[in-house]
Amino acid sequence: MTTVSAPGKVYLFGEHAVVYGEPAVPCAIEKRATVTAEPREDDHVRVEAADLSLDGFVVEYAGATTDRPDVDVPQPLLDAAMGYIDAAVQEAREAADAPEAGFDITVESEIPLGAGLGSSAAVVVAGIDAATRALGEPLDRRELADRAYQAEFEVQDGQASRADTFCSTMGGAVRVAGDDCTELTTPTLPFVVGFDGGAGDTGKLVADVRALRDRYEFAADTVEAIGDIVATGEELLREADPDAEPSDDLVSELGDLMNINHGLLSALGVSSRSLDTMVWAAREAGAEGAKLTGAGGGGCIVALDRTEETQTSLKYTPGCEDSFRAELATEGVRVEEGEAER
Ligand SMILES: Nc1ncnc2c1ncn2[C@@H]1O[C@H](COP(=O)(O)OP(=O)(O)OP(=O)(O)O)[C@@H](O)[C@H]1O
Ligand SMILES: C[C@@](O)(CCO)CC(=O)[O-]
Ligand SMILES: [Mg+2]
Repeated sequence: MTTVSAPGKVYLFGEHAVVYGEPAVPCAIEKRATVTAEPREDDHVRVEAADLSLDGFVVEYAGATTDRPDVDVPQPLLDAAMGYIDAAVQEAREAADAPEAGFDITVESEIPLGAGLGSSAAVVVAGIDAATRALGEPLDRRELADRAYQAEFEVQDGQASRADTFCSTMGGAVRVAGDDCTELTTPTLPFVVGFDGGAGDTGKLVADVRALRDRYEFAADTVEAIGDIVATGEELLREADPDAEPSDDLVSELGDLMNINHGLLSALGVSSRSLDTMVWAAREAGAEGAKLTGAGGGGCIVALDRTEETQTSLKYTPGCEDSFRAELATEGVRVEEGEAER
């Protein structure tokens, strides 16, 4: 039996634009998805996804993923339980050259689903790592990140970048532009997250932005402008001392860039009333900057604030269901139980 965890993430900036080759800087946060994989005698996959309904549920199905299991849960939930995990299992089988391998899989996650904190990437990264390890074929981190990206790409019908999966695998702050993925050093930034309790559909939101971008040149320019924001922010991070507290100037400038980034994402149609409300609540409480994070449509915002003000204000903001400080997860994918060698 092997248990592996992988972190979720917030975007300091660059989501959506990263899908078209612009750079993005996601940062891993200490909210993890944990996947346990135990090889089976047969080629079945049994998935226990405890977080997908109030009581969780269990599905078991034969090796061919086209066979739908006969269980009494709504189809969307079933698809949700199976989609990413299925893709992770397929990648693991392929990587280990074991097409018939069966598994008992358990998923537990602290990351809200579809909320912009990269739950899908964390589940896929932890899933592939747990399953390949369970087969005695651990992958190095670059290959793991690559396979996790392929899995997301497939499930999201081609609407995915390498950003979420690379960040979840490596931990810390990373820079992703097309196929170019690098780790960044960054001082510890004072992230605060607000969550509206809702979710967005990443595949659909990305497709909507793509349609706008294809239709209007100024929408394509907006995507490029997001890339310019990232390039400016990246430079600030590179100049900062990663071991020192971030200076007031740095936090303030990063905050300004986040504010502009949010405005442009909003222009591209991926914000929502509740995300905008939380962004304004954070700014009015004194946050240095605030923006939606991830695909948008609903879910989470991320703000920069060293004080407790933003978190307190979000707590009393109608439409905000939860707010918390998000610590940078310096460690990416991590073996919790089982052989840790890579
Ligand atoms: N704990 C979990 N158990 C099983 N599947 C999960 C779990 N968490 C996430 N998933 C899968 O990931 C899907 C959500 O992925 P999606 O990309 O839409 O959102 P996200 O990754 O949370 O946010 P974003 O991509 O915007 O950062 C869920 O519908 C489900 O299929
Ligand atoms: C919207 C998007 O840029 C981020 C989702 O967390 C999609 C992706 O990069 O795969
Ligand atoms: Mg996702």
